[in-house]
This record gives sequence, C-alpha cells and structure tokens, in this order.
Amino acid sequence: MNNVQCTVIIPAAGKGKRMKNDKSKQYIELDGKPILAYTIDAFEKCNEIQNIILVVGKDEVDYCRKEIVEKYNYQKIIAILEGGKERQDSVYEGIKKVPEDSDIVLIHDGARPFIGAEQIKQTIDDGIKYGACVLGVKVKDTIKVVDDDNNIVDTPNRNNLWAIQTPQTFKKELIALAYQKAQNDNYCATDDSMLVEKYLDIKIKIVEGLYSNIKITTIEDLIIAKNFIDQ
Ligand SMILES: Nc1ccn([C@@H]2O[C@H](COP(=O)(O)OP(=O)(O)OP(=O)(O)O)[C@@H](O)[C@H]2O)c(=O)n1
Ligand SMILES: C[C@](O)(CO)[C@H](O)COP(=O)(O)O
Repeated sequence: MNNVQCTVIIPAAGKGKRMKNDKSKQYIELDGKPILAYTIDAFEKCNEIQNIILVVGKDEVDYCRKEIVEKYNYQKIIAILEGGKERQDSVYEGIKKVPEDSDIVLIHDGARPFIGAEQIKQTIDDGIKYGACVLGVKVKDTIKVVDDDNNIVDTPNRNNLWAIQTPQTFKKELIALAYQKAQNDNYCATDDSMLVEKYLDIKIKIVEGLYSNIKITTIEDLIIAKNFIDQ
C-alpha cells in the first residue's frame, strides 16, 4: 500500500485506581514531564503516523489541551475527546472520529510511555498485511488458571502464552465494525483484539515487542519507569 494513512487513538481517560495516587497516573511527571507526554512523543515523532486522537477524562479536555498539547507543541493531534466509563468506551469515542481517509488505526494506552518507533512501524506493516495485529511478549512466569477458591485448575503450556501490549493495530473498517458490534451487545473486553476475536472471522497476528513497553499500573511500575528515564 502506498501513502498509507495511519491514525492512533490514545485512551488516557482512566482514573488509575490501582496506582492509588491523587493525580491520574498519566499526568504523573517523570523527570519533569507527564507520562502521557512521553507516550504522545513516540507517535508525534513517527513519520508513519499522520493523526493522533487523544481521549481524556471528563473535565480534563481543557487541561490536556493547555498543559500537554500546547505546552509540548504537538502538531498531529486532530481531536481531544472526553472518554467513557471503561477503556473500551473511551476507545470507541476515538473510533467515531477517525478521519475517512485513514487506512490503519492503532490503539495505544496513554499509560505506556516507552513504546519504540520500530515496534510502532512493525505493527503498521503487519496491520496492512494481515488486517489485525497486537504487540506482545512471551510470558516469563508459569501461569496458572485458578477457580473462585484459588485452587489451581490448569497450567497452560507457557510456550503458547503471550502478555499482550499495545499498539493494537487494525485496518480501519475491521476495528470499527468490531467495536460497533461490541457496543451494541454491551460486550466489554480488556483489550481491542478481543473484540475482533469475538466478532470477526480473521486471524490476528502477534508482533513480538519489548519487555520495556510497560503499562504504568501500580507504584512499582513508576520505580521501573524512573530507572528507564535515568538510563
Ligand atoms: N475509562 C477509561 C479507562 C482507562 N482508559 C485508559 O486506558 C489505558 C489502560 O488502562 P489502565 O491501565 O487500566 O488505566 P486506568 O483505568 O486508569 O487504571 P486502573 O484500572 O488502575 O484504574 C490507560 O491509558 C487509561 O487512561 C481510558 O481511556 N478510559
Ligand atoms: C490493552 C492492554 O493494555 C493490553 O495489555 C490491557 O488489557 C489494558 O487493560 P487494563 O485493565 O485497562 O489495564
């Protein structure tokens, strides 16, 4: 595909409850800069991305425009939208505003600031080739399936287990259709590819990512993030 048009949706409307911090985690500063700004930087600098859609919390649109978009002089942001109750609702707000001429939609957590250019480009290439792909890494631990009483019921073969990250990258029509169907059904998933798995009969490729592409979720992740920045 020549001149492929790519739009990234960055959901950043979460409250960061697991971080237990007054400020939502995406606005916590690392070395004087908000986590969300590190995330946006990666896509702003990536030549393959034309548009960035930011989805932020209720009442955070003006704050984000002034303190993030204007302050860091981002040029690719075409919309700053108010998100919804769940991550999926926030992403859906973004999907509704993807420009007509976009071929590929990437979805990337605002709280994953260490995404690399190579990985973004690889998901775009595989998104074009296969229609749907997600970044992931092989799990390092043994994973157990447990019942409601915390008794082990299964130990899946680790060779078949991957920890899934973002970007999750799709042809626009595919992800728009999967999202519309899920929203109509009130079906809530924990990542975007689950909707494609449920509603569309297509294969989704895994693109091998990096362990450094962490999602800042709990306080330990902040310590790791500070170490990455200091390196
Ligand atoms: N209603 C929501 C919930 C989450 N997110 C975003 O989705 C990404 C991944 O979600 P997660 O890490 O779970 O963030 P939070 O929901 O903020 O965290 P928690 O579950 O601990 O409250 C984050 O960038 C978050 O801001 C969103 O846009 N809208
Ligand atoms: C999309 C995701 O980052 C893939 O690992 C993750 O599932 C988001 O889940 P969360 O519950 O919002 O942390």
